[in-house]
Amino acid sequence: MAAVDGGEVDHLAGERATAHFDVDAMKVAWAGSRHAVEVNDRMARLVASDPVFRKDTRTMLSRKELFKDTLKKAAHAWKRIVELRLTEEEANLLRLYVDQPGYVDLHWGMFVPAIKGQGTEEQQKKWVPMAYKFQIIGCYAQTELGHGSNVQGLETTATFDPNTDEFVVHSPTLTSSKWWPGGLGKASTHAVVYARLITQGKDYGIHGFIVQLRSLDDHSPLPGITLGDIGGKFGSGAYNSMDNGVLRFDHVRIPRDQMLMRLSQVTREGKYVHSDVPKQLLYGTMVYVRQTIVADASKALSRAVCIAVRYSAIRKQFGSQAGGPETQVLNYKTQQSRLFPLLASAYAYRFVGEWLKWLYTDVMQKLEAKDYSTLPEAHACTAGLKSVTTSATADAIEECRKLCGGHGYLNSSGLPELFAVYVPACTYEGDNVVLLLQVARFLMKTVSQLASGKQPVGTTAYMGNIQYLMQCKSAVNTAGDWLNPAAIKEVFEARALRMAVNCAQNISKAPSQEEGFSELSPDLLESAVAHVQLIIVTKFFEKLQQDIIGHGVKEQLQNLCNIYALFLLHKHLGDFLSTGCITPKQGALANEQLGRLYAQVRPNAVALVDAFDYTDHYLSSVLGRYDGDVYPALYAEAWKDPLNETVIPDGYQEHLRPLLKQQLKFSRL
Ligand SMILES: CCCCC/C=C\C/C=C\C/C=C\C/C=C\C/C=C\C=C\C(=O)SCCNC(=O)CCNC(=O)[C@H](O)C(C)(C)COP(=O)(O)OP(=O)(O)OC[C@H]1O[C@@H](n2cnc3c(N)ncnc32)[C@H](O)[C@@H]1OP(=O)(O)O
Ligand SMILES: Cc1cc2nc3c(=O)[nH]c(=O)nc-3n(C[C@H](O)[C@H](O)[C@H](O)COP(=O)(O)OP(=O)(O)OC[C@H]3O[C@@H](n4cnc5c(N)ncnc54)[C@H](O)[C@@H]3O)c2cc1C
Repeated sequence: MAAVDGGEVDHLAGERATAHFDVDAMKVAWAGSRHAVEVNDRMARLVASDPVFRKDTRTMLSRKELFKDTLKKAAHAWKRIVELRLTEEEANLLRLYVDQPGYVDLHWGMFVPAIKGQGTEEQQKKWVPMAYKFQIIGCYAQTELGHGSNVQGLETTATFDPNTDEFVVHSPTLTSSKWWPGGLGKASTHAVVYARLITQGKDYGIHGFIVQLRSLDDHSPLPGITLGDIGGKFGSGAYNSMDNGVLRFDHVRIPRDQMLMRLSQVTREGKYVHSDVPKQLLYGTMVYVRQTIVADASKALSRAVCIAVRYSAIRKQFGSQAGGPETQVLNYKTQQSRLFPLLASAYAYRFVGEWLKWLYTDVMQKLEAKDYSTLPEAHACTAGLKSVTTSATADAIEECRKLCGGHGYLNSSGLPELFAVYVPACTYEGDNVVLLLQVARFLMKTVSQLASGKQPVGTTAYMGNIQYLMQCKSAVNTAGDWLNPAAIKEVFEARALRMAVNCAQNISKAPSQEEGFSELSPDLLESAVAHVQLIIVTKFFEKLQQDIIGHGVKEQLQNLCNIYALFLLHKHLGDFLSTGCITPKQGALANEQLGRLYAQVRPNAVALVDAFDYTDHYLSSVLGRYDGDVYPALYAEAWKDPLNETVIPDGYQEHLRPLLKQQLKFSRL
C-alpha cells in the first residue's frame, strides 16, 4: 500500500516505474517484519486522519499556543489509546506519528524506565501503575545549571534525617538548580531527582529519588519547591512544544522509601548499604535512552532524505542547449554524490539500530542473571552509536535543506523544523564529544589488555587479529574489487585498530595516563569514530547475510551498503592513507566505484524513499509530498501565513505611510 494522502495526480509515477525492486518487500526489510509495516501504517493513518493532530500551522503558533496545543494532542492521543485499547507497541507508534515533542516523551521514555530500572519490586508496584494510568506525570531531573556532562559533579543534596525517617532534598547553590529536564517546567507532578545522598555525615554520591513536585489537586508547586520553564529554544515550533524546566528545592522532605533502592539502600537507622552490583547501573536509564536515540536517528534522517529525493526528482534547472526540457536536479552527479550517501546512511542506521536493540535486550537479560560482563560493551556501543548517528543526522538534515535550494529554507518544506527539533540530540543524553571519549577509554583499555593475551570479544573482537591487521595491505586492484565485503571490512578494521594502537602508544609516552589521554583527546575522538563506523558497516553486512525476501531487494541493499562504506572511506581518506591501510590509487578506485553505484541507485531513488512508508502528514513537507505536486502546494501554503491575512499589513498606518508621505527635508536630495 502506498502512503498517499495527497492529490490525484502522481507526478512521480515515472520515477516509481523505473524501480528495479519490489517496494512492498523493501518496506518489510526497512520496518523489520510484515507485522511492523502493518502496524506502522495503521497508526500513521490513524494520526493523519484525525484533525486534532494537524500540525501544518505549528510554526506560526506563539509559545503559549504551541504548548497548549501539545497538551491537547497528548490528552487526545491518550484518549484514543484508551478508547481503541491499543497495545503498548501501537500506543508508542501513535505517539511517534503525532510528532510533537512533549512531556509524555519523558514520562514514558525516562521516568517510567528509571523507576523500573532502579526501583525495588515494591517501589515499582507502587509507582508504575500510577504512571501507567497517568494518575501522576513524571520527568527525569538530573542535569543542573552548573553541571550536565559531569554527573558526579551534581550538587543537589538528599540528606537523611533519622528522626523523621525522611530525606531532606535541597538546592544549596544557584548552580545546583535543576535545569533542562523536559516536562518539568509546567506539566510534571513528579520527578526522579538525582542528588548526592548524605547519611550519617557522609556523602555517598549520586542517587535517584522520587519527589512529588506539584499538588495532585490543583497542580500548584508543593511547599519549598520553585518551578518554571527555562525559556524559548532554537527555531520556530520544533522543541518549543516541550516545557524544559528549572527546579529548586528548599529543604523539601520526602519519605525514606522514595529513594530508588534497587542498587543501594539506606536503613531505618541511616546505614548506607550498597548491593553487590556495579554502581554504573545508576546510569542505566541513559543507556536505555541512548539506544532508542539511534533508532530515532534513522527516522529523522530518512524523513529528510525522503523530502530531498522526491523534491530533487521534481525540481528542474538548466537544460539542453537546443532549448529542450530542463534537467531534474536529481540527475546532476553532484546532487547524487551529496544525497545518495545520506540515503544509504538512513538504511545503515536503521539496521544498526535494530542490532543495538538486540544487544541492549541481551545485556539486560544477562544483568538479570547477575552477569555484568557485557556492561562496558553496552555502554561503549550505545554511547558511540548515539554520538556518531546523531551528529551525522543533524549534519544530513541541514545538507538536505541545501539540496532543496531556496524552497528548503521555507518552514513549509518541513526541514527547518526537523533540523531545529533534531540538533539537540547531539547534546542531550550525553554531549557527543563526551560520549566519544567514553568509547575511547574503552578502546584504550581493550588495547592495553591485548598485551596480556586477553582475547577481546563482541564489537572489539577484530582487535584480537592484531598481528595481521597491523601490517596487512589491501589487495584491491580494480574499482570492482571494492564490491567485495571482505576487502571493505579488512580496511575498516585495520584503520580502526591502527588508530587505536597509535593513540595508545602516544599516551604511553606521556608522564601519566590521564595527561596522555587529555593531550591526545582530539586523536582519540577520531579513533572512536573509526571504531563506531566499523560497527555500522559490519552490522549492515551482517544484515545482508539474513534472509531478505522480495525481487531486487537484496541487490538494492547491497548497493546502499557499499555506498555507505565507500563514502566513509572517501570522506576519511586521510585516516586510511596515513595508517597505510590503502594506497592513493586504491582510494581513487573506491571513488570510481562510488560513482558507478550512484548511477545504479538513480532509477531506484524515489522507490527507495517510498519504502520508508511515510504519510504526508508525518513528513509535513510540501516538497516531500508523495504525489510530487509541489508547486501548487507551495503557492497555497504561502497564503496561509498570518502576514497574508490582510492585504495591507498591520503597522502600515503607523510606520509605512508616514515614511512614504514624508516631505523631503534633506537639502542635498
Ligand atoms: C517538530 C518535529 C518533530 C520531529 C521529531 C523528529 C525527531 C525526534 C528525534 C528525537 C527525539 C527522540 C527522543 C528524545 C529523547 C530524549 C530527549 C529528551 C531528554 C533528554 C534527557 C537527558 O539529556 S537526561 C541527562 C543525560 N545526561 C547525560 O547523558 C550525562 C552524560 N554523562 C555521563 O553519562 C557520565 O557522567 C560520564 C559517562 C560522562 C562519566 O561518568 P563518571 O562516572 O563520572 O565517570 P567515568 O568516566 O570515570 O566512568 C566510570 C566508569 O563507569 C563507566 N560508565 C560510565 N557510564 C556508564 C554507563 N552509562 N553504563 C555503564 N558504564 C558506564 C565508565 O566506562 C568507567 O568505566 P571504567 O572504570 O571501567 O573505565
Ligand atoms: C533539548 C534538551 C533536552 C534535555 N532534556 C533533559 C532532561 O529531560 N533531563 C535532564 O536531566 N537533562 C536534560 N538535558 C540536559 C542534557 O542532558 C545536557 O545538556 C547534556 O548532557 C550536556 O551537558 P552540559 O549541558 O553540561 O554540556 P557541557 O558538558 O557543559 O558541554 C559544553 C562543552 O564542553 C565540552 N566538554 C564537556 N566535558 C568535556 C570533557 N570532559 N572533555 C572534552 N570536552 C568536554 C562539550 O563537548 C561541549 O562542547 C536536555 C538538554 C537539551 C538540550
